[in-house]
Amino acid sequence: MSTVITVENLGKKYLLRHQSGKQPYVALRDVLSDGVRNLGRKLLGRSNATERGAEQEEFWAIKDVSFEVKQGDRIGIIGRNGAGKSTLLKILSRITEPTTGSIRIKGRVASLLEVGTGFHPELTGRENIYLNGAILGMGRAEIKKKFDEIVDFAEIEKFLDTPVKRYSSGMYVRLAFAVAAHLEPEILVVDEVLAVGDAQFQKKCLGKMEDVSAKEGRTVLFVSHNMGAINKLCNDSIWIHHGRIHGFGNSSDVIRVYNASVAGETQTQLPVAGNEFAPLSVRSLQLVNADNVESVSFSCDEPVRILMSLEISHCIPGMYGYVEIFDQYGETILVSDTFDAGVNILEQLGAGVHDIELHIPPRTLGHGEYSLTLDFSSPQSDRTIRPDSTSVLHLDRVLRFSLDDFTTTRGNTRRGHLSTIIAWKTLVQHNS
Ligand SMILES: Nc1ncnc2c1ncn2[C@@H]1O[C@H](COP(=O)(O)OP(=O)(O)OP(=O)(O)O)[C@@H](O)[C@H]1O
Repeated sequence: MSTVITVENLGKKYLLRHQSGKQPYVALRDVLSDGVRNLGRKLLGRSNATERGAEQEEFWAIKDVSFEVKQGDRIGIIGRNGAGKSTLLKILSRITEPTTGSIRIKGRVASLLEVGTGFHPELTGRENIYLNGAILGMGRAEIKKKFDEIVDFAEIEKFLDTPVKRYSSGMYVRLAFAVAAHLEPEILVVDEVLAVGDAQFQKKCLGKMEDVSAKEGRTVLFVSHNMGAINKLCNDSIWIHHGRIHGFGNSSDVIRVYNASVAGETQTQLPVAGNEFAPLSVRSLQLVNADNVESVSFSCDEPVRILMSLEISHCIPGMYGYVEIFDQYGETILVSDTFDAGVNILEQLGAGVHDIELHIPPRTLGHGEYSLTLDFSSPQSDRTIRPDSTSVLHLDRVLRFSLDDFTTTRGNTRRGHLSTIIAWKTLVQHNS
């Protein structure tokens, strides 16, 4: 297959301004010390420019990035928050100019980046479809042929003649994805925005991306924090760490090493900052074993105990909590909520600090690496805290841990998501 994207020594530098506090007056002493500091920087060849009260610092969002992508490849781009993933996609989509290096792209690129880019807010959904097609260099007749498919996929028929500025973020993303995927670009670039849509729509989009690549030979670049989705969709993945490529290869290999590295950075006990407006805050959250010892690695034969200290300032009726446990590919393995005890235990707690234990019995989860998300939601939550959801506190993948199964089957580690030992019994012996 031919190379469709070539990136060489790409870098993007931003200038960050730090305000170093208000200066009520400028003393001669300050002028002299600034002068000496600036002279010292010039002599040392450092590029920080200092003004009174403000300082500029160079910051490389991505640096020395080089790679090639072949036609029909589906490439995942992974990395921690702020690693530089979106910056890379913006440069590839020609939204941002690189500071150094070059990119060569064969073919038209359609991108779905942050919500709010790509569409004209005053124009209707219908008008934006035509506008985007024209930007991609398609004729009116060509766009018309694709129009119904786009509308069907996005499921927004009723709102086609409404200006997109009135769309919810979910509707906006539906239309934006449908446009990008159906207008037959050679290269489709999709950032995390899909997470705005509901789970079913996300699944539909992943299926569509797979189709445009496998059936139509188009190239897909996909940024996501959902390792399950990346692993399913992308043959190869690029791991970006502090703006540089840290790994590039087969997706499941890159994801495995990335997850191991993230797990190494995560503490078992996490003091979680409270939001002063939130009805509750998590003071601490930790994993301990049967002996009350903090741990991130457990045997399948021991319980995994999740201990949290929860501070409730005021109860919202109907408020509940849940934990969700994911495997190393981001697939949900287990969800447990505060109704599991038969009643919603959260509603029975008054204001104050409460220590709570969640006990996962031995021989529940199988050998593997896991992460845990904690969420507290309320149907009547104050939408000013999180306007887009009913969640009043959401701690995404806040703890990571692993389980080892030392019982073996045929000399190998037992595979699978469960470590339950199943009873095998001979009931009757039939003599022939
Ligand atoms: N316009 C800008 N000016 C200054 N700094 C910026 C600008 N855009 C991005 N950055 C910084 O560049 C770094 C990389 O940002 P980028 O959005 O590319 O990261 P990311 O990997 O996509 O993160 P996330 O997963 O959180 O979306 C961050 O530290 C960010 O603060």
